[in-house]
Formats: sequence, C-alpha cells, structure tokens
Amino acid sequence: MTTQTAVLHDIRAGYGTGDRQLVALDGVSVAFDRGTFTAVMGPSGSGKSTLLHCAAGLERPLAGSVSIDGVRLDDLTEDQLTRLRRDRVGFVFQAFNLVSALTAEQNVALPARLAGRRPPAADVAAALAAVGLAGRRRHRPSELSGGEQQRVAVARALLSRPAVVFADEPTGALDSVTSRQILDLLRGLVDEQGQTVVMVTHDPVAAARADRIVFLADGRIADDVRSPLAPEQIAARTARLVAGPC
Ligand SMILES: Nc1ncnc2c1ncn2[C@@H]1O[C@H](COP(=O)(O)OP(=O)(O)OP(=O)(O)O)[C@@H](O)[C@H]1O
Repeated sequence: MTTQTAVLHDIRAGYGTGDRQLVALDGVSVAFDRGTFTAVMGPSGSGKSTLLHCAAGLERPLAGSVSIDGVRLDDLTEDQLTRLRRDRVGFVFQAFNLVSALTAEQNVALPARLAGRRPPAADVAAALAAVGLAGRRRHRPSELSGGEQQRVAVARALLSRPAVVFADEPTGALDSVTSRQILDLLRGLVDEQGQTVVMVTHDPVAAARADRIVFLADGRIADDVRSPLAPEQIAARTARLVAGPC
C-alpha cells in the first residue's frame, strides 16, 4: 500500500475555450500522505476549489494526472469514476448539503441508497457516533444546529470509509466555537483513525490545526509548509500572496 492517498501530477485545469479560456490551475503537482491533515489556502480565485474538485474526481483536468489509492482517474470511464468517488472519496461542503426532509441517519445513508445499496444500520450508527451524534440520529436538519448539521455531513462522508476526505471550507458557515468543534472532529479522525483529510480554508485559525499548509497563488503552488505555524504567521503569508510579488 502506498503512503500517499491522492497524487496530483502536473495538473492544468480551467474553464471556457479558445481565447476565452481561463486557467485555474497551471502545472500543480502535490501528493497527500495517508493519515495526514492538509490545509489548502490562498487568495480568492487562486484555484483552491478547482484543486479539490480535480483531486476528488468531481472535475476532469485539461492535462496531468490524478491518482487515488494508486488508481489513475484518467484511465476510468465515467461509471468507474462515479464508483471510485462513491467508495473511496468523502466530500464535505461549506453549505452542509443535507436533505431537509430526511433524518440525520437517512442523510448519512442517502449516497449509498442512491447507488442502490442498503448500508447496514450499524455502519450508519457508527458514523453518527464517530461525530458525536449518536443521540440525534432521528433529528431532521432543521432540528439541528449548524455545527451538528456539518457533523452529519462529515458522518455521511465517512460512511464508505473513504481513503481521503476533501472538505471545501467546512467551517465557512459556522461561528468560531462551532468551527473549533468541527476542526477538533477532523483532527481526531486523522489522529485516532488515520484518516486522510484535505481542507480548503480561508481561516488561519483552521489552517493552524493542519499538519501541512499548501498555499496557492494564481493557479500555482506558492508555498508548501510542513512545520507548525501560528495563525498570525499564516495570516501574514496569505496577505503576502494577496499583495503579490514586490
Ligand atoms: N465553473 C466555472 N466557470 C468559469 N470559471 C470558473 C468556474 N469555477 C471557477 N472558475 C474560475 O477559476 C478560477 C479559480 O477558481 P476557484 O474557485 O478554484 O478559486 P478559489 O481559490 O477556490 O476561490 P475562492 O476562495 O473565492 O472560493 C477563478 O478565476 C474562478 O473565477
């Protein structure tokens, strides 16, 4: 088994065609080690979400390759890619994306049900217990706080025991106390279960909880820091990227 769960090699990604083509990622190579927590930061428009979407197989790059658990995504048909995404990749969005008419446990089971499977009730219960919501499994989203709704979304991402969980600004819609609970949860998944987590964030306090911070600027990797940084140092580096080279 490789030590890297997701490997991106020389990725070029963009939108539009011809003269109107916008390059969102311009030759990005990065690999995420198993059992680590990486934050992806950078100015607005620097390509963070595009990077996450390409890594998760939600978007196909124009060039370059992405591998998840040693499987190259560009070798897969759309059906195979859908299956790999469903089985090996978890995704958590800023906006929770829960179905309001369904209970917490029904939301957790929904992706598997849509794929024609009936996940064991014990697995659903275990995923909800892992995020501290064992007692809330029959609640609907409107009966849960924002932080609890995001925890349901994390449980949904964990149900298939994915190789990697990608989170796009998972604390962006939460207050600072609730954000900390979600970050504690993600940190715990990495430390206690060896889960691999890659999180896009604008928040230096959130990024400070990661093992590594990849900074993007103009679709390229501008910095890749594996030593611990304080939120103030992270904010200063981000500000330098926004200002651009002198
Ligand atoms: N669907 C799309 N169609 C056209 N352009 C897009 C699309 N998605 C992103 N872009 C453009 O690609 C570039 C990178 O966008 P991306 O969302 O990856 O940046 P980001 O760093 O995540 O930004 P933010 O922090 O504001 O969310 C931006 O210039 C953006 O406007």
